[in-house]
Parts: sequence; C-alpha cells; structure tokens
Amino acid sequence: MEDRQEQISQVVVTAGQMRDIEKRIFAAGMPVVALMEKVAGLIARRILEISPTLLQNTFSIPANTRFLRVSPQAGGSRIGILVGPGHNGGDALVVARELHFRGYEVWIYSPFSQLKELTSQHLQYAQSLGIPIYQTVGQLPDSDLLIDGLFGFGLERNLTDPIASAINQLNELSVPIYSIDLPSGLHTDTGVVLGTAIRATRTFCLGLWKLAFFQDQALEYLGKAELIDFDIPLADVEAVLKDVPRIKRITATKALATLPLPRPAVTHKYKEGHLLLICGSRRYAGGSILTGLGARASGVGMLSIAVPESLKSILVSHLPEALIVGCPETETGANAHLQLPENTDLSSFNAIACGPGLTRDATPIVQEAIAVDRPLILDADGLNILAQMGAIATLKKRQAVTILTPHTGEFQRLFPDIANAKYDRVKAVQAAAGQSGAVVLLKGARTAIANPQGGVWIVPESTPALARGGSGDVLTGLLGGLLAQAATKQIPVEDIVATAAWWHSQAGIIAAQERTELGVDAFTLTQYLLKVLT
Ligand SMILES: NC(=O)C1=CN([C@@H]2O[C@H](COP(=O)(O)OP(=O)(O)OC[C@H]3O[C@@H](n4cnc5c(N)ncnc54)[C@H](O)[C@@H]3O)[C@@H](O)[C@H]2O)[C@H](O)CC1
Ligand SMILES: [K+]
Repeated sequence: MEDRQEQISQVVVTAGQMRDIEKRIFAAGMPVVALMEKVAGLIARRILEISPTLLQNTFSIPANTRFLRVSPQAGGSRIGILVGPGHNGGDALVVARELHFRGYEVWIYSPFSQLKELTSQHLQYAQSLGIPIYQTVGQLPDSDLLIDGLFGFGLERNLTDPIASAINQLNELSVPIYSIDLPSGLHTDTGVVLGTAIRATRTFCLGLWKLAFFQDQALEYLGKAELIDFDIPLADVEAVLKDVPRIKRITATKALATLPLPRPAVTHKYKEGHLLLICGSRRYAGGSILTGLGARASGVGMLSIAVPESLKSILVSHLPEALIVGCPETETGANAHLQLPENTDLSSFNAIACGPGLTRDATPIVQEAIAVDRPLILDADGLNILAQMGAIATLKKRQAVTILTPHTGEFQRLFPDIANAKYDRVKAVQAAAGQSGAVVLLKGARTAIANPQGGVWIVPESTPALARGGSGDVLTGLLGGLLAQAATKQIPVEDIVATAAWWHSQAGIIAAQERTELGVDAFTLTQYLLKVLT
C-alpha cells in the first residue's frame, strides 16, 4: 500500500469534492478558524522558504528557518496582500498578519464590502495592527511581491468590473504574484479563465490537487504549482470519492512500479512480450524507424515491424534486432496488406501497434489490424482511417483491448460529437473512452488517459520540447512494447498507458534540460528514454 503522501499526491478533485471533504473535516470537529490558521501558517512558512531574497538585509536564511524575526526598521521587502470576500481572502489575511509580525512591510488590497465573517474578523485585526488597507488599485503602493487571496475554489461565475480590471492592472505590474489555492479567476474544474485571471508566478494548491491544474488552458496562469499538504485524513478523501471514477496524477512512484522491472532471473525473449508494429510508407519511412526505436527502449522481448517491402532494408539497418516484415505496397508506397512469414499468425503477438507513417492509403491493413483479436494500439493515420470507418461503431465489434492515442485534431475527427475537448479535456477523454470502450490517451501539455469506466490518469508535467513531428511515433512504440510485456500480468491497461506517457514526457524533460527545448528531436528523444530509469 502506498504511503499517505504518495496517495494524497495522486488525488485530483473538483471544487465540489473539495467542499464535501472540507465539510467532513469541519463536521468532525475541526474549527474552520483553526484550519485557516494551519493552512495559512503553512503558506506563510513556504513563502519565506522560497523567497529568502525578500529579506533585503544581510541575513542569510539557514535551511531550517522557522520564522526569522526581522526588526521592522530592517526594511524587508514590501508585500501586497490581495484579499477576496471568502476564505481564500481569510487565508491571505492570516499570511499578512504573520509576515507583518516578522517585520515585513505589508499592505492589504481589500476591494469587497461584503466579506465572510471569518474574513471580516481577520481584516479587522489586521487594521488594528496598523497594516494599511486600500480599496482601489490606484491607491496601491509599490511592492516586491503580491499574494493573491482574491478567489479560491469558491469562484462560481465570471469576474466583472471593478475586480476584473483590477486583476488586469495587477497583472501589468510585472511583480511576482503567489496565488493561494488557485490563480484568482480560473475555474477550479475546467481551468477556464472566468473573464480574467491572475497570472501567477507560483500557485500553492491547498490540500488536494484541483482539476484546473491539469487543463491545458490553465497552464499559463498557474506558474510553478506545488501542493500544500495540510493533513487531510485519507478517510475523508475516500468517503467523498469512493463512488466516483478516480481522476489521478501519475507519479514517478506509480509509473516506476508499473514497469516490467525487475525481470525474473529465469526468462527468455518470448516471455518478455512480442510486439507487432504496422507502420511506415515510402513517404514516411522515418516514422517506422522512430516507432521501432521507441519499442526497443521499452525492453520488449521480440519486435516485429511490418512495413512496405521497399522500406525493409532501411529498417533492418536501423533495427537489426527486429524481425522486419516486407509487405506488398500500393502504387503510392503505402502498406497494402499484412503478409506475415508463413507459419506466423497474428495470435503469436502479445500486442499490435498500428499507424505511424501509414498515410491514408493504408485502410485495408488498418482494417486487418482492427479485426484481429489482440490488444491493439491505434495512432496517427491508424486513427484517421478509424475515424473514416466510424470509430465508435467499429470499436464496439472488438473484444480485445483497444488503445487510441490521438492528439487534439485526431480526437476531434474520431469523436466529432464530443464538443468540450478544448475546454474540459478530462471530461472529453472520459466521454470518448466511455462511448468507444477503448482506453483513450489525449495528447497535450497535460496528457490525459481515460478508461471506459471513466477513470482518468493525468501526466502532471511535460515539456513543449515534445511538440515536434515524430515524438508521437516514439510514444506509440514505447507503449506497444510495454503493453506486449504486460500481456501475461494483471496490470490495468490504463496504468500501462499512463506509465508509457509518463516515461515519454520525463525523457523529453531530461533531454530539454540538457539540450534546451529546441534540442529534442524525436530521434534524440529515443536516446533519452533509458536515462529516465537509470
Ligand atoms: N481547501 C480547504 O480545505 C481549505 C480552503 N480554504 C480556503 O477557502 C477557499 C474557499 O473559500 P470560499 O469562501 O468557499 O470561496 P473563495 O474564497 O474562493 O471566494 C469565493 C467568494 O467569492 C464570491 N464569488 C464567487 N464568484 C464571484 C465573482 N465572480 N465575483 C465576485 N464574488 C464572487 C463567493 O460568493 C465566495 O464567497 C479556498 O480556496 C482556500 O483558500 C480554507 O481557508 C482552508 C482550508
Ligand atoms: K487565489
């Protein structure tokens, strides 16, 4: 059983679920005011840890800093606290008080007249301490850091003036902004900007990760995100989430535990999976090589690659360990149909991955692959051809596992009736998996993987370095190899897909760190895959 911190770090919740979890905590006797003190105390401590430069004086902050008492005349930096009407504002006011007591020059921006009771009390106390309070942006003094406590997961509707234009002006100040729980203005679940939103330098997500953190359109507002764990009992999380399909972040711990490692001491190549790749065309020879290199990195025991006959020699030269199957080709140089060596039938493969570099002229071979009762991954033109065939009706006929790995454009062609792919990718991928019965991986800055029961894995970090032709081919090969190796094990397919996507993005991140985001072409990416594990 994973430890508490690992379990908490995987959980992703909606605003409603967070509210229900909070209600349980308060119903169990935890006073709201106490929780606010605890949470805001953790936030204040984290701010001081992150921004030692806030202390403009000669103090050096020892690593185990509790709160350093800076004498007021020491003239620490100026910190502006943005206070909203709800408990997000309450959190911010507690932070303001604590920083004030430690000698920081603090001021408060509180534009709302109607505040929740607890928030109003904290504001009153701040005022009694002599902390200056302003109601309009025009009055605000300079600052070196802003703490955004305007709105958290209680934001329900679009922001309007005056707060909307105030937020736009605050964004223009080009002063670092640390947001409490969420950048104010983001929808907690979809990450959609409700009118306008704070562009945070950092965001401290409170207690449990909110869905917004994994919606592509939120990323430019979140800044560097981290979780502030304030000891939410797992029992409360389970009680609220027990009957709903889980949305989880894939973590290194989970991904590494899903890999086919360590290998049994006694094994042989046929026990470590046999993968068939159906890919390539005269026009896109490289796609088949990249897919093969991705499969190689997975460690799969046996690799067969079916390509048009004219590509056979180049594949052999790049992948000498693979069995290259030269297939008849169409006059445009596409894979016409599968022609396996005699006495080899498709049931000898643990998994089939079909699509990279096929072109649209390879419909017959995609139909053959779909008709085979073996675990099947469809990608690239395999998906485009499936879309032409009608994805949902076609896949309903399959018994064996199907995995689809579309990017947004392919997704829309496959599932034209699923509208919200742009605004709520998690809901969209859940709908696609439910309707098609397939495990669907929707590529993006935050790739999401859903199973037909609605469970979702989200890959919580990636790199724009991967936005290049060919990186998807590498993922298909890597995933195919892991799927083939897992055939004899009882591992949920979506876990394998999430592990492949995590592995792929981690390789991109390491490569980008060493070579910049411009230096991660698909071939280089294949050379970094094993660096993730070593
Ligand atoms: N996660 C936890 O367990 C804890 C959360 N805390 C903090 O509390 C907020 C949630 O507080 P809540 O009062 O529910 O909502 P907000 O502070 O986010 O503010 C919403 C507030 O504003 C009103 N409102 C909603 N939409 C608009 C709008 N478009 N324009 C103007 N006003 C709007 C709404 O009526 C609410 O009153 C959470 O994020 C944490 O920061 C606890 O303090 C600690 C534990
Ligand atoms: K906020």
